[in-house]
Amino acid sequence: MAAMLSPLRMLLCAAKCPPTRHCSSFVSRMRYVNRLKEDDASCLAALQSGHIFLFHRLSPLLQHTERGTFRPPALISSDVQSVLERLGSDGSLLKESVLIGCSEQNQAQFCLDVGELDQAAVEEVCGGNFVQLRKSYFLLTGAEAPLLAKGQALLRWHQTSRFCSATGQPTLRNQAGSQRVCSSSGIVYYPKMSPVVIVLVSDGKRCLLARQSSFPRGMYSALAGFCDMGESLEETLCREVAEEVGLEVQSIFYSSSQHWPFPHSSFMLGCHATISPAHTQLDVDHTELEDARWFGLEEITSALQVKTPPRRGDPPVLWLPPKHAIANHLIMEWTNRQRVSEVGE
Ligand SMILES: NC(=O)C1=CN([C@@H]2O[C@H](COP(=O)(O)OP(=O)(O)OC[C@H]3O[C@@H](n4cnc5c(N)ncnc54)[C@H](O)[C@@H]3O)[C@@H](O)[C@H]2O)C=CC1
Ligand SMILES: [Mg+2]
Repeated sequence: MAAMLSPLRMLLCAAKCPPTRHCSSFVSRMRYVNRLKEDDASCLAALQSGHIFLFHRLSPLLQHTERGTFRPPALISSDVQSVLERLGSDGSLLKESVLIGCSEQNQAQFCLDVGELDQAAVEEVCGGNFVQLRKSYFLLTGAEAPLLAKGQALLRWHQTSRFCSATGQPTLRNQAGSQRVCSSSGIVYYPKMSPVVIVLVSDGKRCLLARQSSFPRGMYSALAGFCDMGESLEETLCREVAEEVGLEVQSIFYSSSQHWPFPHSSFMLGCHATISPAHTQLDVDHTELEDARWFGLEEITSALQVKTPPRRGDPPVLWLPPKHAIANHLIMEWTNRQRVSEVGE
């Protein structure tokens, strides 16, 4: 999963880069993006030749491909400009684009919300549809989903950060959209994410999954909770497990992390934790969770085979979080480890 590299995999990726006297393309791309964040004129110049992903009221534009899949079209600046002009907007909207990255082909990437234009008209001109991010996220494969999630998160942040919370005066963005500054006090604001710890608890043989009443039918996931101010990852993890299911954690292993756009931007820190097999009795906090249960390897293995969510009237079946979700990644890691240890027994 490209968006979630474990430290070991990160190390392996780094090891693959050939040692050269010049910057690797990764290094030069990262430095390029950083320069665009700091230099408005360079960013504006990059926008003229960059790729733009369109959103309408935070829903990304998707196109059907010939293979029956979906993709977000990366439009070039001049095309977006002519779409805007054709639909009666003056060209200034283009400058509202927010920098989201740089492609492997060294193309600066931006996103732009055209929510002030008629949705159907833009869809017709561009030959696509604006699809809610929650749906888009699961229609897309590969790196496009996290890229759109990042774009939506930044666009949302700009739309909700127009005024300084200290002075009430308007804030002004830099060209890249990586910060906003209060026009009166000079206070600088940066985009925000809420840190969340997500943990797959195991007693050595089984893993612990829970569901909230708002989850889709049959779906169980790993325990998760927002970090309180001042807490470490470990403190949040132990507190959340204690609060939600009444267990005390013995050990913690960090796995990987993920930006999660729903309902707003969370920074998911994924871990595994073990508890003593002698203390597995659950005391579920039913104000937070509808249910929490231990699941063995066999149950998880068959749940991983379920390809469509259970419908109303279907027999109850365990449904696991989708591939893009870090919860799925943690469950896969646990499953692989259990398989290896069962073979070794
Ligand atoms: N990507 C993935 O695989 C998964 C992601 N998640 C995400 O993790 C997040 C946290 O999980 P929960 O069990 O709901 O958290 P939680 O157990 O901390 O409970 C949520 C409650 O925490 C409080 N809270 C404290 N700080 C908050 C903040 N910064 N933003 C919002 N609420 C805050 C609110 O009262 C809220 O109702 C969810 O937003 C969910 O979307 C959850 C499971 C899987
Ligand atoms: Mg929770």
